Amino acid sequence: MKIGFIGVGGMAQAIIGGLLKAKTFAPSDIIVHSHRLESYGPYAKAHGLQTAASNADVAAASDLVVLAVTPNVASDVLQEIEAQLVDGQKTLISIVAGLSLANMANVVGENVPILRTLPNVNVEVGAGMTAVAANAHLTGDDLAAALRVFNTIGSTTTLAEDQFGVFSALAGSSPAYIDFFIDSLSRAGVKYGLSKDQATKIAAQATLGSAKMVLESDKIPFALIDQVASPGGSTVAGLLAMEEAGLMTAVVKGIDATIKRDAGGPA
Ligand SMILES: NC(=O)C1=CN([C@@H]2O[C@H](COP(=O)(O)OP(=O)(O)OC[C@H]3O[C@@H](n4cnc5c(N)ncnc54)[C@H](OP(=O)(O)O)[C@@H]3O)[C@@H](O)[C@H]2O)C=CC1
Ligand SMILES: O=C(O)[C@@H]1CCC=N1
Repeated sequence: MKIGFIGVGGMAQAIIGGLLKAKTFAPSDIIVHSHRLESYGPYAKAHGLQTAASNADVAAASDLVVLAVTPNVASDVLQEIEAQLVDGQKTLISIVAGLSLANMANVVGENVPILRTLPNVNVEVGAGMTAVAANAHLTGDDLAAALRVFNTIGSTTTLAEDQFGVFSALAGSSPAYIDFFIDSLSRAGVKYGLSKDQATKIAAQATLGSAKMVLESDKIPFALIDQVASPGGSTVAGLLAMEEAGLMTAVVKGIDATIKRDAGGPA
């Protein structure tokens, strides 16, 4: 089975990195092409991937065709590969935020099996969170093959398309927000004399462990907060100071802005 990537930017490289680490595909079964040879050529060489001379050549050589370009060029790129997809023998996988199954089918044809996905950057370390929605033509072994791509590099969840906007904010964009939180925690450590490197490792491990506790214990986050905040102790003092500065409101406002922009609102 061959997988081809059209667009080899940050997100495609995160997926490819995860797939190589998980050994889901051999490097020689991964084909790439993007806008500029100077951008995808050295990357392909460094990882032993195949290159194709055009977007259409990627589609011709692949069983799974991953659309990983920016949203503004997605429609033009789909037109370039329509002839390779129209007979319905290959599966189109899109990672493009905001691009619906119907819009893709309008360009490549109604019979093409399509998986709309929204992965997050954590696929690179096998800890991704990916939303998936398949069209009616993607079934059986073909659906399993497309889902396997994302199941081997993290968790997947099937989602109605009208929920992709909120998912994109909560899982697609949130690694940036969580990294912002980790950096803030680390900077506070630096304020009190820790080195940035040590403070970042401490903050990141505390974040990782807290996420594991939420996922693996049967407690909701508020119960875990209570478990940490000893009566009359330091944690409750910190929590109240953070809330006075509006932590929860700041997070929800950030998600509001993310969803608004994803839906086509102004930057
Ligand atoms: N970053 C993230 O965390 C996430 C991103 N996404 C989605 O992934 C997609 C890619 O995002 P991201 O990787 O961040 O963006 P990047 O800007 O890093 O990558 C965009 C890629 O598209 C390529 N490209 C542009 N025009 C063309 C074209 N005409 N033909 C072929 N390739 C082209 C670029 O090529 P070149 O470099 O050669 O110019 C580049 O490789 C977006 O649609 C985004 O919505 C989804 C979930 C998470
Ligand atoms: O910033 C973006 O537009 C994309 C969508 C989700 C994560 N990155």
